[in-house]
Amino acid sequence: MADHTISRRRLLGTAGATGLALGAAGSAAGYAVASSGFSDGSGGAGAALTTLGADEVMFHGKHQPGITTPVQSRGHLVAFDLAAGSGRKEAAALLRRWSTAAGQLMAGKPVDGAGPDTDIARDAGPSALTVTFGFGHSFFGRTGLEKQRPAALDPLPDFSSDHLDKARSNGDLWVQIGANDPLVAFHALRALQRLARPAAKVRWQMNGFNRSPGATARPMTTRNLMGQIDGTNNPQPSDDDFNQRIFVPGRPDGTDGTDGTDGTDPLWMADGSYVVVRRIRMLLDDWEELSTRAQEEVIGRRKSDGAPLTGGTETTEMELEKTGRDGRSGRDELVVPLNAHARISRPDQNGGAAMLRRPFSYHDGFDAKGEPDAGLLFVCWQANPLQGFVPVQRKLDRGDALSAFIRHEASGLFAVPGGAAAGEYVGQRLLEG
Ligand SMILES: C=CC1=C(C)c2cc3[nH]c(cc4nc(cc5[nH]c(cc1n2)c(C)c5CCC(=O)O)C(CCC(=O)O)=C4C)c(C)c3C=C
Ligand SMILES: [Fe+2]
Repeated sequence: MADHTISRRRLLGTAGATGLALGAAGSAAGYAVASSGFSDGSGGAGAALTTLGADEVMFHGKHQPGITTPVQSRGHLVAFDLAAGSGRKEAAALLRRWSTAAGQLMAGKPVDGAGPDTDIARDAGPSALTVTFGFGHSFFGRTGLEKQRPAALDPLPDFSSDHLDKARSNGDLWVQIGANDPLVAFHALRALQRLARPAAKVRWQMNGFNRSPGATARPMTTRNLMGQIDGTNNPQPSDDDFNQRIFVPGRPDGTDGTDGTDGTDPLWMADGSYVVVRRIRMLLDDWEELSTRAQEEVIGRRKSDGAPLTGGTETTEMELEKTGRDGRSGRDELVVPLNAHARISRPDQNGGAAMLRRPFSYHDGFDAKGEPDAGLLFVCWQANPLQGFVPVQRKLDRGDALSAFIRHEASGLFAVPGGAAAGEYVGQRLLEG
């Protein structure tokens, strides 16, 4: 599939490019002026719209966009709470408005329904914009839909290292926006926030980023703010068990009303996924005091190329039992320490637990002590958080060498339903079921 190839070439670092199409003229033309350079007509240095700006991801499909889509360079994560007096009817109308707008925005078109378009994204193509919607635990009580609340949305357990800010955690509704252009991303954010009125208002918002496509000489897995290559051992859509690990099973073909799930999920979650969002601050002043070798031992991988400390390249399998002479103790020690992050987070160390990590870095300035308020907006996807994030985080909480250098400051768990078919809105099967 041609679309697939183009997107993969541009953006490694996360799973495949389901639903990404090369937009070129077509749908993007409605809004973007196909400019080949500067406004004086001189051509300038590049013709962005023919490359990055033209990437279009489909809104309608089996799964919502923004899960297996390659991670974009700009991200906004936003939680909304329903306003007093808003219930199921208002929530259904909101999800309908949001879905219509998301389809228009992702096609690079102006949005109807929230007054005149703001023009923030004018001249730009879709830029691989994705909009993803989810429901939090509290949504179901507010809308009288408690019976439809999935057991998998039960609150996450407390972890001993948590320093969570409740005001920046959870929420009735969650929206993830990603794009390869910051103006396109902000345009979508503003449109969706305006369309939320008067039914819902913003509870919290976090802004993130990743490396810009084309910044490196060859496509590479992205780096985080600790300087590590991050995302190497993500499940891949080509893995036999990828769908089973990441998505709730779909309805069996040709039947209506039969539960195609394994019995733990309501039907409206067919083809959906659960997302765990953690704002994880990096204690960069402490981290940057470590030698490169010490930093590598914390993770178990080389900083330069992401290869395991046991050798090879980024994709070489880690040799968990390999020992070598330790320079300090003079004894034979495991090359990848027992508490190395990349050792203890592996599925084979956690009863098979796996998740698709799709994070953004963040930086919100410097605090009063002059330390960066920066880190990772850790976003991970799984068919069931009890077989993904929870067991792995329990293990990390008990003895991850990385723990001394990070702090979990906010947390959210949301049920993200399957994608909307053409003419449908996201969550329709829940809200009108
Ligand atoms: C509970 C899940 C996880 C949290 C929280 C987490 C935080 C976190 N991780 C890094 C950096 C790296 N993580 C890497 C691998 C890795 N991490 C998790 C899970 C959590 N990480 C998993 C499941 C894995 C893959 C393990 C495997 O199967 O090999 C790596 C190595 C490269 C890679 O595979 O991506 C790095 C680097 C940071 C900085 C961080 C919190 C800020
Ligand atoms: Fe990790």
